[in-house]
Amino acid sequence: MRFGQIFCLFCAFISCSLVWLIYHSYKPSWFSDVLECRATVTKHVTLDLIFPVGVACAQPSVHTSRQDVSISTPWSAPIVWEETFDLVVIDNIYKYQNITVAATVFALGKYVRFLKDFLESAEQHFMVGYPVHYYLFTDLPNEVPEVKLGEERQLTVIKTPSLKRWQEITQSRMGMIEKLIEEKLRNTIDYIFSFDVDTKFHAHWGAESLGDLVGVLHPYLFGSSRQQFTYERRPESQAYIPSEEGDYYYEGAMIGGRPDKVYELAKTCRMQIEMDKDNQIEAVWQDESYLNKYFLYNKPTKVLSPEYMWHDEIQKPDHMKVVRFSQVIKKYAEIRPNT
Ligand SMILES: CC(=O)N[C@H]1[C@@H](OP(=O)(O)OP(=O)(O)OC[C@H]2O[C@@H](n3ccc(=O)[nH]c3=O)[C@H](O)[C@@H]2O)O[C@H](CO)[C@H](O)[C@@H]1O
Ligand SMILES: [Mn+2]
Repeated sequence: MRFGQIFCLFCAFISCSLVWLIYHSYKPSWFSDVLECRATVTKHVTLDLIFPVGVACAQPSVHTSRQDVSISTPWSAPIVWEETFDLVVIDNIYKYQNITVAATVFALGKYVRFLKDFLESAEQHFMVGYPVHYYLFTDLPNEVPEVKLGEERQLTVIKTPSLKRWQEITQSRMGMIEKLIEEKLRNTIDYIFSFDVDTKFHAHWGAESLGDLVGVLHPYLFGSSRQQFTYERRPESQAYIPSEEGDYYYEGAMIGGRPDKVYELAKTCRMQIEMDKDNQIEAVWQDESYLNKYFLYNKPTKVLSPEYMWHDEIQKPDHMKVVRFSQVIKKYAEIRPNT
């Protein structure tokens, strides 16, 4: 063999070895990203709404199913009310996708007293028939009650440092959700919900609530004008919304969606909370204010009606055919670490 050929062969050998080395042992970040990306695509369920052949279900009406309430936002996201969905159809779509759902809940200090009712009622009504993994953040792991969980349902307790101010506790949830998704959930679950713990499920909350980014309407401010919404109105705050803007007032006690979407939401709110803290400002309704700002400029793809977030002290108007979930009545002075 001539010298030139030997040299070419040598170069080819060195190049192949280099590629092999980079791929198998060194794995720089862009390589891992490519690999992770592949893993994400294969692990996640299809976004197509596949319906099994031969399942009988009622024919959908071409007329609106509810005359008394709006069932769609101006950006065409559904607003979910009783009588706007058919569970036979919904469950036939999502059961076959083998979805897994994470639910985060935070119980620090005296709020551990709400855990029993929250978990027991969730076992009766929340995503029944679907695998659910609760992630419970608490500074008092020994006080977590024993609750019998159904098949394919599990609970992980995450020890969390205590905080002195309730405002910081409620706001700190955004950062904890962000971290949990980043470190654990991003590629292992399909949907995530986060709930206030001083709550109780009363009736079905199922797969009709699933969406890429899900918010819930506040029962007190449902039907109010945007000027009446209790948005943050100080321009110095990152949560600021001008009086001529605003769609709905969303309640801070629930957020949901696909993990990547909820991650972006939590991260953005956490960063804005930190920026305000650096400037010695705290939004009027803490995390709820940042959430409302986020949803104004990143529209939720599904909006849950107040059926999914009632307050025990409000009387039920006629358009509320069912209360699925509610905030229980509590004595703030008795349970919060500060006033
Ligand atoms: C129903 C509703 O609108 N809820 C929102 C509202 O007030 P809430 O009065 O519902 O706030 P809250 O006192 O329930 O606090 C929110 C959550 O933080 C956790 N927590 C709070 C204090 C504490 O000592 N230990 C503890 O674990 C717990 O999970 C609780 O459910 O406004 C808050 C911010 O001001 C949050 O946006 C709430 O989601
Ligand atoms: Mn609450």
